[in-house]
Amino acid sequence: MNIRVLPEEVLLARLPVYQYRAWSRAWAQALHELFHTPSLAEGLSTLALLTGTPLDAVEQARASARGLEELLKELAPDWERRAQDGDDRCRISRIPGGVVGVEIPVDEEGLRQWLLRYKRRESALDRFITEDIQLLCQLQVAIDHARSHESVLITGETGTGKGALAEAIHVMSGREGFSPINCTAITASLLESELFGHKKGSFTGATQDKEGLIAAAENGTLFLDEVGDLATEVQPKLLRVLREREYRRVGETEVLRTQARFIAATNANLFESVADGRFREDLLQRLSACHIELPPLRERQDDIFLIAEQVLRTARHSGQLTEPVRTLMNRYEWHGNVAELSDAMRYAAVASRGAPIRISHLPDALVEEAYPPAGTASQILLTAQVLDSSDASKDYDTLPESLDAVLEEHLKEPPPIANNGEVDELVMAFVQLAFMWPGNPVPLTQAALEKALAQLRTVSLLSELRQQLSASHFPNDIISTLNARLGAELEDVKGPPLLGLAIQVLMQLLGSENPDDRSHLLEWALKFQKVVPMIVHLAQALRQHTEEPKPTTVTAISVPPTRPTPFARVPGTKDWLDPRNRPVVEKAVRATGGVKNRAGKLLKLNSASYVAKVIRAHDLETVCEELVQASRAERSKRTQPSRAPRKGRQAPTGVQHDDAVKGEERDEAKQ
Ligand SMILES: Nc1ncnc2c1ncn2[C@@H]1O[C@H](COP(=O)(O)OP(=O)(O)OP(=O)(O)O)[C@@H](O)[C@H]1O
Repeated sequence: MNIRVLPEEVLLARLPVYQYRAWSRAWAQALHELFHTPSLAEGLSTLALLTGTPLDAVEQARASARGLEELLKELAPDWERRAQDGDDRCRISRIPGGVVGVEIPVDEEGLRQWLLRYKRRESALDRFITEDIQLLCQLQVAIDHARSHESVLITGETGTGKGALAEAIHVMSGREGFSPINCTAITASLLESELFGHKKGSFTGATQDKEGLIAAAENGTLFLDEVGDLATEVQPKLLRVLREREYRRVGETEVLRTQARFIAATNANLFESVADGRFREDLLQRLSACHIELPPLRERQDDIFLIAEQVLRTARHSGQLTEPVRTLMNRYEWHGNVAELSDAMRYAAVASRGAPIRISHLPDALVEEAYPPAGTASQILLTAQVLDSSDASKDYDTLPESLDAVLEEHLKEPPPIANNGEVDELVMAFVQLAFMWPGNPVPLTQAALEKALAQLRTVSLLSELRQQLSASHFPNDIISTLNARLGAELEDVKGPPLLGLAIQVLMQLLGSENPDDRSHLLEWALKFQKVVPMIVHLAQALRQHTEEPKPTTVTAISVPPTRPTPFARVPGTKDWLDPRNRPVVEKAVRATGGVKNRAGKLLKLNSASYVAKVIRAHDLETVCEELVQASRAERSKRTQPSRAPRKGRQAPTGVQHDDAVKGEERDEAKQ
């Protein structure tokens, strides 16, 4: 088999341009090390990395090869075998003339590793935390051009590190002084005088001769920040400096020469500015002898966490982020890039006081943008994401807190479900919630569904989903995929996980028309003491705002037109779960000294489900029952001959209303 060194156009077809550039740089270096310098080991490992070939195979091939041609011939059979085995890094190609050859494999991960190694050699770049191949490729360009004399243009959104990179390039260049100037901050005439200097008396206020920054940076670097805002009057003068290395101080005729190195940065699109006539094309060309484009943070998802954890550690925090925070950080756009991320993490480090970072520790603006408090659907989604947090569902004590933070922030005033559009949105939210797909809405394609289903392990959820996804909303192939998956799941029942149950309960509470169904589900749900009560709480909150009869046209979820069954209908729990019995229940809980603190804390949260949770967790059912019975007896004794129960204010059977409880408390106080 013949081998082929990849011609440029082949590489370009296989790699994006920026990677192609880095690959050929690495390849050239590897060959140099293999055949021209004594650093054989480096060359061998680079070749192994770039081609995804085991190091020992490369070593063996190199041992018997005298040149590149021979080395590649030795390696070709191995690459050919890989190509036949379906390794898509290796390809067999037909060369015109009927010759068949094997191309050099291109291993992107290997290239990334090489770039990381390359970056680590430059301590000036240590402050750049990244494992992103796109940024690493840009840093490689910076390293390679740092020691040259040519101008560098760094572009990228605000906060991507343009200023930091300019400084790093200066350090790597070994030049003397670094003189930065922000071209936006000052007027054209002042900028001119700052850059070129001026002669005493050349304008009002020029009380003495002044040397400009260009002169100061004679053996150093002049950094023109925000160069896109450079005043048009100054542009031709700067062009002259770059082109002819000549300039004149303001108010002077003598021509001065300079050897300063220029680095410019901007977050503006200079090509657009050229088209609009705001920036000179020839100046842009001169400035961008070497152009480095820094990618925005949202395109470097892995870097978000690397940087966040580093910033947190610097702020003496463990660097731990809860899953909901990770989800939020992934879906947030980070318009201010690394600078914004660093600020947010420093804030969170203080707010969390050393605890793992939760959503409530992040700056408000960030949370609001990531989760706009829009409609019910987005609230459910948010809750889904919180529930998706593995650490939350494991930790009994912290779960209510994390959910509560979310509920507090987003359920203060849950908007009613007002129209069909919102109901549809809600169904969509259910789908996403069920898929536990963090981040942005999932386009429900067959492929997406299958990928999502691969993450699901819940029979009950799947079955519920199948019900919810009526054929009118989703294409048949999606429904049949779901059915097939359900069948497969049913064969492998291991007990549905809590989350699935919770979601099902929520769906049922909102969707079922049959009150018995709801009671049954509630009872079932209440067996789970960690997640479910919170879901019930959420469902309750939502329910309170869906009391109005729904328009008959609503088909996506049939919202029951009547008032929902109260909690108290749940057999065995009705008395102590009824919110009107709260005072009695609270009393019962407080009466048990051992649980005072925790119960007190939970009770403050003002939710029947919390109370239920406390009661269950501490086996207080009997105490509660007794108290309820006692107060019921007391009440009937008091009301019997003289007072008939007032209409409309009577609690369900066996339930005591506030007046009676208050009366009871007053009696106690008197005694
Ligand atoms: N990859 C990175 N890893 C760690 N810190 C980074 C990274 N990129 C940038 N930073 C840090 O982010 C901060 C902002 O960077 P810098 O001020 O250089 O951005 P900029 O693009 O010049 O912003 P602006 O356009 O607003 O001037 C700096 O503290 C810098 O060290």
